Amino acid sequence: MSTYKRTNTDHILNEISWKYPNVDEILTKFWLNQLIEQGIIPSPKVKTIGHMLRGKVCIVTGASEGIGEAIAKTLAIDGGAIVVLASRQLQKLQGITEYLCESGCSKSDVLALKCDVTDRNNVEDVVKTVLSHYGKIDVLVNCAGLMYYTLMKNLKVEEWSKQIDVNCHGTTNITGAVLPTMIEQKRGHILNITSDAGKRGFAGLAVYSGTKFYIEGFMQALRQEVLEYGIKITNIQPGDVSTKLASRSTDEEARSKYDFSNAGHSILDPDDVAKTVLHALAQPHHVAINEVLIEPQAAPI
Ligand SMILES: NC(=O)C1=CN([C@@H]2O[C@H](COP(=O)(O)OP(=O)(O)OC[C@H]3O[C@@H](n4cnc5c(N)ncnc54)[C@H](OP(=O)(O)O)[C@@H]3O)[C@@H](O)[C@H]2O)C=CC1
Ligand SMILES: CC(=O)[C@H](N)C(=O)O
Repeated sequence: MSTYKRTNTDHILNEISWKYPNVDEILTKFWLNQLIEQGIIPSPKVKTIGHMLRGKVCIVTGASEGIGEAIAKTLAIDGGAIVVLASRQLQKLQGITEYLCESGCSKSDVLALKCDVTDRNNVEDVVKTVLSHYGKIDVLVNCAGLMYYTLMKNLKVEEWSKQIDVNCHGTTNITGAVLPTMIEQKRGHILNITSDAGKRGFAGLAVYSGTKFYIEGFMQALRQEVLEYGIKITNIQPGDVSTKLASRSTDEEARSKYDFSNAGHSILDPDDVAKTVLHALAQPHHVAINEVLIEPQAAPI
């Protein structure tokens, strides 16, 4: 369980604002503090962040491994959220479901759905299934992604396309699919695992960096479009994280020249990113963590 603790009234406010979206949070906070000061209601006890996402329906794409798997587990176990695991490898998702149930999550609070984000019909079916199960979507975590180290001169055209398909089209497809629901709800949170390569182009990762710049630009614009509906957009921008992502590259020249993740310094663990995600999602409604650049201490951009 998370060791992160809060000692103030934020968790109460958070629950009130999710139940009553039109409530004025500053006024509510004022009255809450008045009632506590006058001893009319007891001061809230130290409460773990574990209660912060209770009842919230969170779809996590790319949940079958790596960072997405860590996020799904953290949101379910530490956050107490209802988690929808979405990616192509259904068997792996079912294994994670079993793990979550063995860890104390209720069976009805975990749903594994086969989802290829590049397939718009599939993505729309996933959203329909989630709505038929739970009737709402509070959070979408866009984590599905591909990265291939390639030198442009080596013309790995298939790897260019796959990255653009999953990272750009995929993110756009599922974001578009959940938006009507979030707009109707007048509430929602879309959180993207972009990259520090969405802030600075990396040699050997020209196409990948381009796809992450796309997500950054797309989401910056979308944030402006949807703020009137109470929807938040967060971009988490990790540096090197210990997963199998880079190992899928076939361009050895590019990888040996530019992949510094094995250079000897400590890199991030998927759980480091997952904790940051939980922190961003657990904020009260008036607080928007719009972006977080999280990198290994030894390797800033
Ligand atoms: N590792 C790192 O250093 C960093 C990673 N990131 C980003 O984090 C995200 C996750 O990467 P990471 O966990 O490292 O990589 P992994 O290779 O471990 O996981 C990638 C995930 O993406 C899913 N995925 C791939 N294609 C699709 C698709 N078409 N539809 C649905 N899901 C898909 C895979 O699921 P399945 O095969 O089941 O479909 C898998 O769960 C990516 O967006 C990546 O760019 C950002 C910064 C640093
Ligand atoms: C290029 C990076 O820093 C990062 N490892 C990523 O996979 O996005």
